[in-house]
Amino acid sequence: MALSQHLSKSRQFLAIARNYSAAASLVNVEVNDKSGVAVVTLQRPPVNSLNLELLTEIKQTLTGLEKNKSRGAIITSAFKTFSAGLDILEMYKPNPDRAKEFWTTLQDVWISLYSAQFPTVALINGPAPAGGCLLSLCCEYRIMVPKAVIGLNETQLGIVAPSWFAASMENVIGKRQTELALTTGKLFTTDEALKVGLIDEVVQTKEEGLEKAQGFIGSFARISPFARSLSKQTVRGGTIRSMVKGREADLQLFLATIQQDQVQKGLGLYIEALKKKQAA
Ligand SMILES: CCCCCCCC/C=C\C=C\CC(=O)SCCNC(=O)CCNC(=O)[C@H](O)C(C)(C)COP(=O)(O)OP(=O)(O)OC[C@H]1O[C@@H](n2cnc3c(N)ncnc32)[C@H](O)[C@@H]1OP(=O)(O)O
Repeated sequence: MALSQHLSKSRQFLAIARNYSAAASLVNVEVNDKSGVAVVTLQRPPVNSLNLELLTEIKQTLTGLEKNKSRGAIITSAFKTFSAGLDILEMYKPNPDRAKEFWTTLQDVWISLYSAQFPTVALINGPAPAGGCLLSLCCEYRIMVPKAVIGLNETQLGIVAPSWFAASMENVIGKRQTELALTTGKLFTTDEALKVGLIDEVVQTKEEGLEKAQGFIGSFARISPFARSLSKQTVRGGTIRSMVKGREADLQLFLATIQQDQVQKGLGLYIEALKKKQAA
């Protein structure tokens, strides 16, 4: 499709996305007029913790971008935190039906983002623990600001990162570093993350990050989108197939895990600690 035609379609999507954002407003989508790249900004205050509603909007946004053959997407945050990960309140004293929908939607978001045909960049403009890190690991390129942290810190909450969380990290930094990171629940500083390859670039500001992200996506301008996306599928296909095959068992494991007394106690203490931190 010619770029002018494509941009006209993108503008139509932008109009739809703007209307949608106005109605629901947890995700804002802006399509760059020149490049056709969408900037997807998460905006659930205060820390973009991923609850059912935010995950649902992310899922709908990704579906819209895929349908409109997006040129690329940059995922970032409207706040000083990229994402605080899964909303702990979705797992603490959960309603079983909602918990089921919550986890299924998280799985859907992972599948859509991990297998997106268009190029994806995470512009990590603040802390990205656990589910926040997972979101960025689904992208093809990660750009981060200084003085932030990123990692799968689930063990610090007394829970275990599911196998597809671990695989997402392993595919980026390798088995050895993933094992060390997961067993300790490590949150990497920006410098540590760069050193281990968990992120690709450090920028001083979000604006600089947006430019770099556009540059990364622009680097595919002369590559056939078909060849690009099939190559991505070749590399990621095994991880995706294994997640999809195991998703029902994974859901049951999640539901059983969060019902355990010990896990509930741990989550309760963690929530208390977060609240005390704010009061201090
Ligand atoms: C063998 C396989 C087994 C498989 C079993 C499956 C089981 C796996 C299950 C779950 C996996 C979960 C993954 C997750 O993502 S869990 C979430 C982990 N997240 C964190 O640990 C981050 C916690 N938050 C922070 O560290 C900070 O908030 C930070 C993001 C650094 C931002 O700091 P700051 O700007 O100082 O903001 P505050 O800490 O003051 O927080 C502001 C308010 O937001 C609330 N908050 C923060 N994080 C969360 C969260 N994740 N969920 C819900 N609420 C959160 C915080 O309590 C403050 O609230 P309030 O204003 O009411 O006091």
